[in-house]
Amino acid sequence: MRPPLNVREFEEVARDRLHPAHYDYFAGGAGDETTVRANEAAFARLALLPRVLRGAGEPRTGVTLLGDRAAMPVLVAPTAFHRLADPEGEKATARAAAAAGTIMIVSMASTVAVEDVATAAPEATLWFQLYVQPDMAFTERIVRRAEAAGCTALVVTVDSPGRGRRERDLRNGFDDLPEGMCCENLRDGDRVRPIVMSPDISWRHIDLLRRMTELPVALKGVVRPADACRALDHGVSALFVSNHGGRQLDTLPATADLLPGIVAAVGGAVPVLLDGGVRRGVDVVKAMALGASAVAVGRPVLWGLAAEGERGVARVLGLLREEVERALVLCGAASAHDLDPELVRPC
Ligand SMILES: Cc1cc2nc3c(=O)[nH]c(=O)nc-3n(C[C@H](O)[C@H](O)[C@H](O)COP(=O)(O)O)c2cc1C
Ligand SMILES: CC(C)CC(=O)C(=O)O
Repeated sequence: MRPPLNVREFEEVARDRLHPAHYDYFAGGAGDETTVRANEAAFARLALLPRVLRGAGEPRTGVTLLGDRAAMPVLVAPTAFHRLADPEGEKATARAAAAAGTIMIVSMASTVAVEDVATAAPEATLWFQLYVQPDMAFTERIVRRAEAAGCTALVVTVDSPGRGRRERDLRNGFDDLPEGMCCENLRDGDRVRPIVMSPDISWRHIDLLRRMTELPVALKGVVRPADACRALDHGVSALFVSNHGGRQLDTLPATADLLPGIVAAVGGAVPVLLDGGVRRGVDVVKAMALGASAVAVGRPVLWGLAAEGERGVARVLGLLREEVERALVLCGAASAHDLDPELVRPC
């Protein structure tokens, strides 16, 4: 069989290899999946207007985020349950991220403990994604584990005061991990706690977290400019414009459409990242032209992992990097920083 040439082809291979209920869990979203589709469609609606004769030379794709260097402006978004895609699970993903020189955000709902992810990929730069648990003593134990494992930032997901209704999962009866797998970061003594998505979590908890740890705290899931400004008042170090890949509240706008408003509100005070619908290098360039400091990819990494394990993730990240480089060259840009909103226009 011909090797997949792009993220979409990786998805086809992954779909063939995965249990249908697991494919649906990865691919699906909330409600009518309006937002899932909108994320990709928004990038397709933006056209690129390259500059000519710039003599820009070979492009540089590296970025520095919260003090960590990444060789490309594409991070691994936090996604749950990697062992559904490959027996090595998050260990394979972390090794591939390290090989690609990028940052992996380990999900709190990973099926390999964060300590074991770090041990398996000592070269990897890991950030840890957290759902603040209402039991703050338990939250603190998780934070301490992430710190001790060497994670260098906390990414707090704030779009989940409850669970999105995912009808594919309901139809498939997919409501738990198979025997022998669990959310290893939720172990607490001799039990594994369920993840609580609580409507009681508020800005007060962000203040508590900031006092709890020296790690920089990023918020993932901010979609309103006013909330972005509020986040700055609470000492947050970075923001992710994210609608959770359309998996929480359906009918949120596409992240590419939300990005300019958040970038304007933040005014360069902290890095703004975007996730949702990034499938091509040109999508990365469009997001960065609109002011993102970097992007993160969720499903593309899962497609690589399901298709070919660690090698598949490395291939997906490598393809995206090559596509970003090519897009920068063709836009006449010397680096990902050499982009501005005039490069894109609605089509
Ligand atoms: C299967 C799956 C599991 C996810 N698990 C988490 C998670 O544990 N924590 C989190 O903050 N976001 C989670 N997300 C959301 C991603 O971090 C990210 O926002 C989203 O996937 C970006 O969209 P994309 O898949 O189009 O790249 C998950 C997404 C998928 C597809
Ligand atoms: C286990 C879930 C909490 C992971 C998640 O955030 C998701 O499936 O979108």
